[in-house]
Amino acid sequence: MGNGGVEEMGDATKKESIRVLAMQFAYDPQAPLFADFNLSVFPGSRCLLIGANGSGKTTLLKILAGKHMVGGQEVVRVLGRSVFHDTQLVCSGDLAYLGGSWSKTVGSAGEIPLQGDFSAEHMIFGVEGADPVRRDKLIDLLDINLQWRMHKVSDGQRRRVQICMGLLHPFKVLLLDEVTVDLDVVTRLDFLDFLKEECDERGATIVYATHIFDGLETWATHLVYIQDGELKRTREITQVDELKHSGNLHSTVESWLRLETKLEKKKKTIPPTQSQKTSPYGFSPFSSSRHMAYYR
Ligand SMILES: Nc1ncnc2c1ncn2[C@@H]1O[C@H](COP(=O)(O)OP(=O)(O)OP(=O)(O)O)[C@@H](O)[C@H]1O
Repeated sequence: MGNGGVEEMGDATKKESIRVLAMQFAYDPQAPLFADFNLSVFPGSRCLLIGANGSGKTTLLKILAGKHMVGGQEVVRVLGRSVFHDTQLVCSGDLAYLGGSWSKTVGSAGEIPLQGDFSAEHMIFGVEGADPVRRDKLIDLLDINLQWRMHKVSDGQRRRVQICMGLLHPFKVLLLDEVTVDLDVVTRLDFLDFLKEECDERGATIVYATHIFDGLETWATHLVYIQDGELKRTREITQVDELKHSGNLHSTVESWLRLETKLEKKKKTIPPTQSQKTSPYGFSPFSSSRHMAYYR
């Protein structure tokens, strides 16, 4: 923590895997989602990204994955590189993003649909440059039947193939957006163990946005809690007081969200000042196109 207002996650003696500095981003220039967002994440960290619906988790992960452009690219760096411009980061497999959609960007091949009449084998073995040992390990771990036809499998089975394809290359940074929601309990826990190993043994970095906290107390190294695009809490998980007392991440997050709702309700009952009427964020709305959203 600290360092000129930049929130730091992990071993600060190492070079950051992710650095976000004074980031601004707006879907709507009149209501910026991120106004001055700072975050540093170091190798080996497993950060849980937590927040209410609409708080900005997916948007942040997409920005970190280079899918949204933000003003001044020097402020969002992954592995020291500008994510939006440096497409090699994703193509090389160093930066992996697994999100909610049923498609996965695989190198320069673009978006490959996971619902066509293809076999799981065709999909998985179609990813070039994969290490066969790692591939076999993932197929085994995710209990994938290579004969599955992608247009006939269940959501959970399709998700397993998506995860397998996304992890075939030994990523350095992995961004996960609620991808375990369709997995059965055993597959989810085995998958989380695999990811833990990747961080402990290779120094990989993971940022994982989720609303499901089962088993994550001992998995995560850090918590990053955001509210309406604002970073509210960043802590090593062992330093979270509420968690020390309850030992339960679910109830800890529940208490934060309930407090947030309460404060929001309270705020709505107080009449806004003149400056707040001009801008809900207390500063001029962004007018420059530099702050507008660009999508991939
Ligand atoms: N493409 C878009 N265009 C305009 N506004 C958007 C777009 N995507 C998201 N938003 C808005 O940005 C805010 C943050 O959305 P985001 O999806 O990042 O939240 P989230 O924390 O991931 O939510 P959830 O927990 O529901 O997945 C929300 O208010 C949402 O309405």
